[in-house]
Amino acid sequence: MFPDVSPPPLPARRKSRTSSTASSPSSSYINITVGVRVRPSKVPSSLDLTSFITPHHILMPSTTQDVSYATLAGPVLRKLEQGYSTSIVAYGQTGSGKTHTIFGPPGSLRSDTPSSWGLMPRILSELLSSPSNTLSASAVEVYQDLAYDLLDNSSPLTVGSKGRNQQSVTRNVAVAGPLAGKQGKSNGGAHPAGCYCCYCERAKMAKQEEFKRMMAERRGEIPPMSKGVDPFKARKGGKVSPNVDKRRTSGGGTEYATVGEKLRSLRNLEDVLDLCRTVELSRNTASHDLNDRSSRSHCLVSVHVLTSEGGRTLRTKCLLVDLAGSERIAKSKVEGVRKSQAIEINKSLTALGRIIKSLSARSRHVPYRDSTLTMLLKDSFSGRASTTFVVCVSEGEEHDEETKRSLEFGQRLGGVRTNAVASASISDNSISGDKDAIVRMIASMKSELSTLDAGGVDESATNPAAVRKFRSDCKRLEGMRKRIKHLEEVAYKAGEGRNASSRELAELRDAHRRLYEDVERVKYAVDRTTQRPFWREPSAAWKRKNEEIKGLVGRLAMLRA
Ligand SMILES: Nc1ncnc2c1ncn2[C@@H]1O[C@H](COP(=O)(O)OP(=O)(O)OP(=O)(O)O)[C@@H](O)[C@H]1O
Repeated sequence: MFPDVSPPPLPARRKSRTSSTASSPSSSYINITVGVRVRPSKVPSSLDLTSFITPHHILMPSTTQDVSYATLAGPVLRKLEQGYSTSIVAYGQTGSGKTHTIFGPPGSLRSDTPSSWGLMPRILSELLSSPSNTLSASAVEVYQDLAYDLLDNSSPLTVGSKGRNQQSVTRNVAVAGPLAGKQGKSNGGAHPAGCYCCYCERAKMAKQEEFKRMMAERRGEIPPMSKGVDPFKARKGGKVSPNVDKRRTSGGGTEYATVGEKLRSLRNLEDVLDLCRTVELSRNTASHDLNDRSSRSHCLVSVHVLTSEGGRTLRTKCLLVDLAGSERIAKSKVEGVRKSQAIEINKSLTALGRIIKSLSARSRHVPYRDSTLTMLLKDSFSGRASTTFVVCVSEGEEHDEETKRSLEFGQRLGGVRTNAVASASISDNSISGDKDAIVRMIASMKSELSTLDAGGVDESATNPAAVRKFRSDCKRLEGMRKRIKHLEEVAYKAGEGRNASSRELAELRDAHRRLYEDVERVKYAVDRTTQRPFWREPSAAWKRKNEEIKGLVGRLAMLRA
């Protein structure tokens, strides 16, 4: 049986978040905190938890969401108050309760069911309850080792060398018929070498664009790129830095790291619940033998907290991660697409396991770049964060094998130390000075942007009727997206949870997918009569400038909200 360990009470919140310690950065090596949460089952297990691990917290099957929050989130909120960036990561076998712990049970993200909420809505509403805090959040999904922005209609993001090119290949290219199984150099090896299809042409153009940019950078004609093509290759003192676009605060500390995803500001409880629902609904889910609403992707929500008190300002970040669950395919009995999803999930979790192994063995090389997930989690391990892992296990005897593995993983985690550094707080004067400077900078960058090549439909490349049709298709696509979002919300509020899919919703999703594929195909098609591509990608300079503007606008929104 599992031992009964009663959780500690929720630590008292400090009165002031901007303390003297917060105004000067302090650093300390701290171990990753490991909590184990046991999901109830009809057939209890005979496994003894303590023989594997000495976790900091054990949450028994009878533990309520209130107690889980008090135990796991209390220390995290205290660390945030002290100026540390924090991470909470839920890990475990499929169906063991990770989503339940982070978000809550299906259909619970409503204002009238606060007792069922998971850690995320509770932490966010707790942070919002302080009038000196300003919050904004972003959400990234890692699906099949590629990143998508959950707050921007799942648009593709570039992380390391894994980016838009691969995403377009994965999503749009179905290699069938005579091409099936053939390996070539074009299009990531999906098509034979020398293929002239629109996807291969597009991949070639992207490569040429990248080569031109690299040469211009070497000649010193443009500044080194910090983001867009490979943000991990931004150079620092001659070494390749694996850090994602790190923005600097006026105080000199790192503000936050992003991969270009959208930031949404959170002003009230409705915004918080809307964010949680959007993230939960937009994720890839599927049903299998072990969980009828299994998450097929990893989800990372970053919450940026700006605290202004007594003329000082402090910036911190809280990262909440709901990992996809590891699964034995023989047990979940998945096939086809779900099987390949499971293989990818297991691969990325294996990469995470390698990171933990290297860190606990204090190896000099830690293979963060092995997967998108590990690149995005780098700051939680080697960065300046204080990290908590919730290892979720299922109590049933049939899960003993997976439970043992999860607990062994937790044991290794317990030996990993991070170098947590508290952010320096900065005075409000410098922030307001920043605001004006940022507004001026945005205006001048926008006028520069208008002089650069923004790409888009090349009207001279094809006939006006085709351009009109393309534009109306894009408009229809946008309308469909809005309608899908609305129907998902309605179904969710009706309490049907993430699986809710009315007939209209299913048909609409299908029509949306087909139209999206059509639009993408037309975009990159070469017009037969003019032999010119229909769509021109924006120039590398335009993309870079646009990303910089987006970053500044997000920063300004945080300062103003
Ligand atoms: N501690 C708990 N108490 C009650 N029900 C729970 C608990 N943990 C999980 N459940 C329920 O078990 C089911 C599966 O949980 P959940 O979807 O959170 O698993 P998961 O680990 O996220 O799975 P996957 O990795 O496949 O997404 C849900 O219906 C959830 O509400």
